[in-house]
Amino acid sequence: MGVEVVVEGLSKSFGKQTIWRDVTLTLPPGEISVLLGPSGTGKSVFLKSLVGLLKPEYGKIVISGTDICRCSEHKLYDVRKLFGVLFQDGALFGSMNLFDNIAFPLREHTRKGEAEIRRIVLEKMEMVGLIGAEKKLPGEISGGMRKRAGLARALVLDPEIILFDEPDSGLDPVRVAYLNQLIVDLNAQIDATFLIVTHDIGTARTVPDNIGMLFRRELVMFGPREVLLTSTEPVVEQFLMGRREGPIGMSEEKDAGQAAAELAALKANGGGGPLGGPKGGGGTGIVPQIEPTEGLPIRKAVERRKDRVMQILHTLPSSAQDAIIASLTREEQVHYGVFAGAGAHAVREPAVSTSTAQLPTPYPRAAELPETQWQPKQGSIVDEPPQQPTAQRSRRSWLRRGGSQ
Ligand SMILES: Nc1ncnc2c1ncn2[C@@H]1O[C@H](COP(=O)(O)OP(=O)(O)OP(=O)(O)O)[C@@H](O)[C@H]1O
Repeated sequence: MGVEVVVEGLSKSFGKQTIWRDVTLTLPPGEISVLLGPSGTGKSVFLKSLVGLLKPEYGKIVISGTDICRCSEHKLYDVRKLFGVLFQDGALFGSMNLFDNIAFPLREHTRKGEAEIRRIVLEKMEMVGLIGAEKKLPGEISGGMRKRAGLARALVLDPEIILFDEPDSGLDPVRVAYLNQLIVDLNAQIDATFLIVTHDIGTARTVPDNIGMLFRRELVMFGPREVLLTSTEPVVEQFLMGRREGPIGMSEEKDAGQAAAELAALKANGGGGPLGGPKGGGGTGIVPQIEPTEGLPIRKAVERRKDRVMQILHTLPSSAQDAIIASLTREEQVHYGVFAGAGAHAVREPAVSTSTAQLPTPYPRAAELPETQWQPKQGSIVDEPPQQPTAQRSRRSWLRRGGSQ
């Protein structure tokens, strides 16, 4: 199973430019999470911070018990071995064929012999559907194949965490659909922790277990997919609908007055469809998650996530609660003691007391569960100044951490 990544109070600046501050979230082990956000909000900076390529000034990133923001270079080197990274363009060496590109980390970082390297490289090339292309140079293949080669290379050291920086960029919608299926299939096979940065709303709606969003130098949300997909926060709705009207402007954020006026006009017109049209399967609301291809193992993370999310259900907005409960089978609803349509109020004691043998394992630290229901910010993001008081930020920190401590 992949490892948990705990990010606490993380802040990063370049000189006087704050990229983001006080980012707190937990990537649950083995689950797929997506990070959204308008261009320039620091998603790539966040990925680079997770692998220790950039050093945030404040906060922690704890992976397998090590805070990589404070550890020695030697320890950081060890932690980095847990990661596989798929860079935007695949980051392949142009003069090496695909086999040698994919073998590169094994030759650099292990003492394996060539026979073993060949076995591993061919296994990973098969996983990403590239068998037969070993001798091709990166310049001789399509963008989609280059991404898959980059993915095979990210897999050769058997990573426990895989970071994907815009895996869908530059691909046509059909290739994006194949790549998304491949990501889900890989997760089912290796059960590693995945974090995907993407602008593709179709990907965000159908692939992840959790979704987060960066905007105005902070993490607006992070939590189970149902929270963001049912959110009525203007910035989230605008992003998911691919609309011009809303707080996000051409250069990240608009004047608050202008954004509020646009949204009011949109509402007056009956809510309004997206003037520009949603890109990449845009829209709000829950759509089914992609499942692994038939014949592959089930995603173990999905089962673990069910237990995890049911433990924090009462802290989530009611629209997300309803969507989560509706996604359960009748048997699961009985098991968890919830009923469709009744929201958190339907969570009843028997979920805990009927049979301790049925308790999720490991049983969450009940004493640490939040007592209050999740609260979105008062008012909308449109009305808020870029800097938020700490108290308001910490109210949502439970959700951003994905409900864990
Ligand atoms: N090494 C660096 N030195 C100085 N500024 C940097 C550095 N790396 C990134 N930045 C700045 O950080 C900001 C965020 O960049 P980043 O690439 O992380 O955004 P992003 O959200 O990934 O954007 P996009 O969606 O367009 O890829 C940008 O203003 C960028 O210029």
